[in-house]
Amino acid sequence: MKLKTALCQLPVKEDKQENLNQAALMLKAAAAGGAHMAVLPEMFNCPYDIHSFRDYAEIIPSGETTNLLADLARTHGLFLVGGSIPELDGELIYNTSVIFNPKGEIIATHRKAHLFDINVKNGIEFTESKVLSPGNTATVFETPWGKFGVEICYDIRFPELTRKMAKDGASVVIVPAAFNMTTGPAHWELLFRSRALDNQVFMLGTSPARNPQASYVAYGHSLAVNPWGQVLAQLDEKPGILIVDLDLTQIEEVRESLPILKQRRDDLY
Ligand SMILES: NC(=O)CCC(=O)C(=O)O
Repeated sequence: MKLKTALCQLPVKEDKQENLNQAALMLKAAAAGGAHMAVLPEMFNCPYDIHSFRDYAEIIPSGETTNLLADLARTHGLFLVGGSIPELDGELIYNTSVIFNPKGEIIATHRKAHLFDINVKNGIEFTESKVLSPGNTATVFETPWGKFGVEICYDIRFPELTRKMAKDGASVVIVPAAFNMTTGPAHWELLFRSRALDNQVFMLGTSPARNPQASYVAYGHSLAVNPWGQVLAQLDEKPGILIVDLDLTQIEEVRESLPILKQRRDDLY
């Protein structure tokens, strides 16, 4: 069974309307390229900056971004993993991904569960938890191609989350993300390949394009990795759409050749 996915690496600027217009253009192009499913990056309507999240936050599902994405999913007949946006819920803000079916209906939401609080000496310091609250669920949703998981950026560093999704039946794990120029070159591809290899799933990562003027410079390099741990395709840092065909029969092939998921010793660990 083949699934054509489109990973939309769009430039994210300060102007929210411009970001939404870019998303609309890329989704139109993704549909024209024959994609069944499209994925946007983390915080695609907002600069990735803790000082911006509250100003750009919207209520889900009634906010303008969610409404637009629902329209675009319906107009183009796409399954759509709507990257993530800052979600306002009462006084709290979450980093939330909304997932739509081709009728424009919401079929799942995921709130980033692991907040990006790091301090790499001479590299990068970022503290999402100053303004964001964490979600509390592992998110797996049904598609005509089987179960898919969604996690947001830093979530990928916690192997137990992807393992739980694989145990819950996910065959593809989608990661709207925005790595940076310190950890991106060091860990981006390694993390996607590791999660794919350990769980024998497809891993898809979508980043914003790199904007050297931004306070947080995204690494880019949106990519797709197969269950054998191979990178199927990867963008560079520039805006672009990565259209990739996933052959989902590969999952069974890999799991039959290397039955590691069945050979786990839960009695030991
Ligand atoms: N937006 C994020 O969660 C960034 C994660 C990241 O860059 C990492 O190294 O992890």
